[in-house]
Amino acid sequence: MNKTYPVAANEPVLNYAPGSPERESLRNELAAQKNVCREIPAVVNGERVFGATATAVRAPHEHDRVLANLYHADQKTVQAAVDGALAAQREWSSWSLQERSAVFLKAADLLAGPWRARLNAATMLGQSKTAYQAEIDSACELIDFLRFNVQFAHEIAQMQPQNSAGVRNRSEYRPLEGFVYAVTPFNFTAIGGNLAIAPALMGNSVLWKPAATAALSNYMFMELLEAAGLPKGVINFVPGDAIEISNIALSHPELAGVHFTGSTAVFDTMWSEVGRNVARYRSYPRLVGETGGKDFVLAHPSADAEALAVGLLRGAFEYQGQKCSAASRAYIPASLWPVVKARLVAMVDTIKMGDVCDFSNFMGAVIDRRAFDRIRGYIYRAREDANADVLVGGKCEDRTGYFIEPTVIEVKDPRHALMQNEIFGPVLSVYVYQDAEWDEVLKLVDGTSPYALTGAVFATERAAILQAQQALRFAAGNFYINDKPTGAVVGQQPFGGARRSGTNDKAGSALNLLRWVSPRTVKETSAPPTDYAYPYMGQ
Ligand SMILES: NC(=O)c1ccc[n+]([C@@H]2O[C@H](COP(=O)([O-])OP(=O)(O)OC[C@H]3O[C@@H](n4cnc5c(N)ncnc54)[C@H](O)[C@@H]3O)[C@@H](O)[C@H]2O)c1
Ligand SMILES: N[C@@H](CCC=O)C(=O)O
Repeated sequence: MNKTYPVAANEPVLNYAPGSPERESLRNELAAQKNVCREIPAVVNGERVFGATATAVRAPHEHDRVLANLYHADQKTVQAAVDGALAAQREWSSWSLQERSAVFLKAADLLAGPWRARLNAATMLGQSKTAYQAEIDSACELIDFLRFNVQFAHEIAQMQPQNSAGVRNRSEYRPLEGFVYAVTPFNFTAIGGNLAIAPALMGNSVLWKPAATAALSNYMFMELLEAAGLPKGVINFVPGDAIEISNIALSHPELAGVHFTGSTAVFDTMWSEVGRNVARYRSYPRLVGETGGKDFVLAHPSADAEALAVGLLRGAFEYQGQKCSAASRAYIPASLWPVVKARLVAMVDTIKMGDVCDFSNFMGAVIDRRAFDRIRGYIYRAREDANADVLVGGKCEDRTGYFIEPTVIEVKDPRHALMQNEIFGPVLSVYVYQDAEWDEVLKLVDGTSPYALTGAVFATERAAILQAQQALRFAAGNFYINDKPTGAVVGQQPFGGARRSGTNDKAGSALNLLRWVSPRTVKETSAPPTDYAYPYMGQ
């Protein structure tokens, strides 16, 4: 059947192999961007506002290299951004979904074309992603968000109630009244962009507070949206002091929603703040937050050892383990462990880490000094711990960049802090269980960490897969069978988790978009009754 709206397809991932045109254009962009220090202002109502305070945005793998000066939005600027968003929403929300969609579809085309290398280079330099990790994030996932959101928004618009004789009903998918506050993490350019564009597509206006460490790519995406024709004030870009900006946004009577991705601790503070202010708001704000994870890989004795070792390596160490989905606790049966351990350690030993502009590297640096100190702390404590054995990696080096070797630690206590806390770095903790303890280990996986974001089971026996699926039903919002727990694709694996991992509103799906509408039901009667009496009242 021909649809009356664009049906999305996933953007193909380019491979950047030697000699490919994409490799050459990315290299040219990297060379150009590397040597320029950009000035990044707030964007309020389309105007550039350079605050009095600025912080340096540095390349994590080369921390002396300043890529940009990021100007903080002060209180007056944030207030102006809220006012601008509220004013812009009046016209923007009167545009049809088709017209609003046209802006985001054009943005997708620009990003798939001339802006692709630009945004990928900014993500590589600013967030220390390799070419491949940037491509799956700032190109493909962001393009997919732009295109799939449009398809899903149209599908929502088609969800209409039934009619009856003489009665016509319809659902009108109004935006929320007020502005949406989008607070975004450093680790995915696509997530930063999506948290702002998803509410905007549904007719809302947005205050976007980016993470300072992702400001280079995030600001470039803001410029891309402007180039695609996004009207002024619909999305307002306000970098700066998170607490100061949040104090203004979260206490504003017109706060209509919070679209957050980041740590559980920060979302907790925002939720509490909204609770404290609840009587102030015109409407109950929608709270959407995707937060931390302590993602598991569980192997059954029937697992394919080779696939398991590769899944562990890629799941734990791609993008330096700085994915909320990263494999960070593994449960391996004693019968498989010798071969898996040998294979894993041997492969990890070959991993090259360094400047992401050198395409032979598999890993870059962790995002900043704070992350480096936190992750190093875990590793150094493990070295001193009789209950933990560092099998490979463990070196931390911060002379030129924030480099932490991919590290595998075997723990004796399955409830060790290394099996419970989100470390958010290249550290994989492994607990080896006795094969006969499979039933107990299922309970252990389910009950060890407060998070429930992603998880994987490796097994070839179907009965074991089935048992794991049932026992771990609530342990992960994204569950993988014989695959690593990272790399969800928009439209294929809608992403999000519950428990302390968030509200599980599935980014890049209709479920998420539904949080940004306030439906109005309209009933129209052709022949309204002219007598109040009902037939049963007759004599
Ligand atoms: N579940 C998911 O889909 C998902 C996706 C990506 C990242 N994450 C999580 O994000 C975290 C890593 O990202 P991060 O380091 O950028 O997270 P973070 O919580 O430190 O920061 C996220 C955003 O919140 C802002 N912020 C910090 N303190 C704040 C405060 N007190 N009030 C309001 N805003 C504040 C930051 O400036 C940033 O913009 C990890 O916990 C990871 O698991 C989750
Ligand atoms: N959606 C990404 C993770 C996002 C969090 O960092 C994945 O599936 O790996």
